[in-house]
Amino acid sequence: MSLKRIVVLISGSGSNLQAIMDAIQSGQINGQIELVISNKADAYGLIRAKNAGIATCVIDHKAFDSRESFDLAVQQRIDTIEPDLVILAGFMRILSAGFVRHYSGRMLNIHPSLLPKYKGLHTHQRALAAADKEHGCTVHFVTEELDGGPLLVQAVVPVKTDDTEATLQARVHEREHIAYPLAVEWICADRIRVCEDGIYRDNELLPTSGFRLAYNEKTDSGASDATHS
Ligand SMILES: Nc1nc2c(c(=O)[nH]1)N[C@@H](CN(C=O)c1ccc(C(=O)N[C@@H](CCC(=O)O)C(=O)O)cc1)CN2
Ligand SMILES: NCC(=O)N[C@@H]1O[C@H](COP(=O)([O-])[O-])[C@@H](O)[C@H]1O
Repeated sequence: MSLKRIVVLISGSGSNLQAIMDAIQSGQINGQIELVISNKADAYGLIRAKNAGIATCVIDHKAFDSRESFDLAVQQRIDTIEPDLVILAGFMRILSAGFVRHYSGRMLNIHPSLLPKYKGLHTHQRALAAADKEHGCTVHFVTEELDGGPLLVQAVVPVKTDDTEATLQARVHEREHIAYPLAVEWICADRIRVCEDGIYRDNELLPTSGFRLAYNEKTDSGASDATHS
């Protein structure tokens, strides 16, 4: 099976980018990151990519007079790569309808909550404020509706009584670094199909909440809870 061509969009630290890079390096993911694009020039994820010899590009959204013109510039750069998969990894811009349609069915995002709870921003703060007993992250296909696309993988973490936003975020982050590579592994192995009635992994219809990883559960690919800070 030929390597899938991957483009990753970031805005910040890039720990999820690093987790996917590491999973490619270990042979878990049958893919190759061809380009990393950031809308922030100071994103540490750019350093991670450069250290790994991956091409990078900064497209500053503030340099454009509309969301659509920024999105078109990003799309035109992505399409020079002809990717099989576009991965949002901490990319902090809402994407316009045209951009999302252009990559329909081949664009993923990781969101720091158990969707459909807490779409948008400040998810850990909201979970703590609600005194939730559990929280987590979700890997989903990107659609025009913000954080509303089909759910592929969810990882659950407990919320502890003495949790702060930082401790909860760190616990979720660790599970993101398991969940995202797992989702990308399955897509790059052509095991995932998005159909009218839901998402199939092989011939198994996944729950509408996606494949659920319990806390500290090892993945079926045997990946450990490696950290990718
Ligand atoms: N059309 C879509 N665009 C994006 C999706 C999506 O599902 N559909 N996922 C987001 C990722 N995301 C949460 O997971 C998210 C990112 C950014 C924002 C947001 O409010 N951004 C503001 C700017 C915030 C900032 O610059 O700090 C904005 O774009 O005006 C909400 C949710 C990626 N895009
Ligand atoms: N709404 C989007 C959002 O908040 N995404 C979150 O940004 C962080 C990026 O971390 P990273 O840059 O270290 O991968 C991740 O925790 C991801 O869930």
